[in-house]
Amino acid sequence: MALSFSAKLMRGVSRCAALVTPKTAPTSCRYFSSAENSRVLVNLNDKTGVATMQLNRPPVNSLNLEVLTDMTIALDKLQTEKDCRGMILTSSSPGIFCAGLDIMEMYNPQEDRLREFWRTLQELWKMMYGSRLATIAAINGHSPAGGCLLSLTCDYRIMAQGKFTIGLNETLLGIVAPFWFQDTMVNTVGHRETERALQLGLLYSGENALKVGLIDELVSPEKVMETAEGQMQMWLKIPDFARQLTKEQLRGPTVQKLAQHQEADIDHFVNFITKKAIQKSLEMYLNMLKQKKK
Ligand SMILES: CCCCCCCCC/C=C/C(=O)SCCNC(=O)CCNC(=O)[C@H](O)C(C)(C)COP(=O)(O)OP(=O)(O)OC[C@H]1O[C@@H](n2cnc3c(N)ncnc32)[C@H](O)[C@@H]1OP(=O)(O)O
Repeated sequence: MALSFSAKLMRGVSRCAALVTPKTAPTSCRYFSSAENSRVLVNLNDKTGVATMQLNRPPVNSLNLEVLTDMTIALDKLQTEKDCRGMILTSSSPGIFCAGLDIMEMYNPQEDRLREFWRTLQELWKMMYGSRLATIAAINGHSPAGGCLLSLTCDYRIMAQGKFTIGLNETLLGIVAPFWFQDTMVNTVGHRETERALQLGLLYSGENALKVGLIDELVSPEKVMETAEGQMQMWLKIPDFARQLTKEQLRGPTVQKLAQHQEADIDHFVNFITKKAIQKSLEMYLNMLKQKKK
């Protein structure tokens, strides 16, 4: 029998909770998921109350169903830890924060898996955008499409200087960023900039992202984590309830909007992605990615 999303979450949480602390861990640091082959690496520093979640799916941290599920389970677990107050989201592969959704999930898909994939992304987005934790994205590399979306769900974004780009570039693939991707962008950079960025599929350099407010700071790659940790201390100086209620007031209506239209959004996504013309566009984009190497 297929398990409901929440049943799967519960099953995963108990599995996560049983993970052990490796011998090398500082005593104040609990590792929820530390095996080298884990798709997300999560640890919680009990002294500071700050968790770090690292995407760990080489080569480009693209988000498939399993990564999205693992992230959702890990975040749920962190949020139920009463001493956890903040989370830094980053990547274990400097140079690539996240290449966005795994295009292979959308190319020649099986409908059941495609539905589950989209529902899991919706759930993760709702949890991240409405998280009670203070969240900071330490964007240590490229961050297109779904990677940009993930960072936009955080409260603050710090990006590494260099040749890296960030943006909602869906139109370049011949697909369309759904309304809740758009809402997240509008809430961050405003309506006019979102109109321009999303229609053109703009991938911003760090400098341009900083100019339009898509990121909050641009620092040298080796300073990204330490800047994130410093910034987190400022967010944690604010009483949690006041910060959380303020966030809820500002972001709640956007989260509710998706919650109210979630099933229709899944149907719309499946209908759209399985169209012949869209499949063709995805095929061309995948070929273009492969050609780039030659
Ligand atoms: C109306 C509303 C309805 C709903 C409408 C539907 C809405 C859908 C919303 C979609 C959101 C998305 O996130 S769509 C995903 C958008 N993502 C992107 O455009 C990023 C594409 N990737 C890149 O640009 C680059 O890979 C980049 C991340 C910069 C890293 O460059 P590098 O040179 O380091 O690495 P590459 O050689 O390019 O990539 C290494 C390998 O990973 C693969 N790869 C790279 N990105 C990948 C990805 N996202 N998914 C799968 N595979 C990927 C490459 O093909 C290579 O495979 P091999 O050749 O086999 O080794």
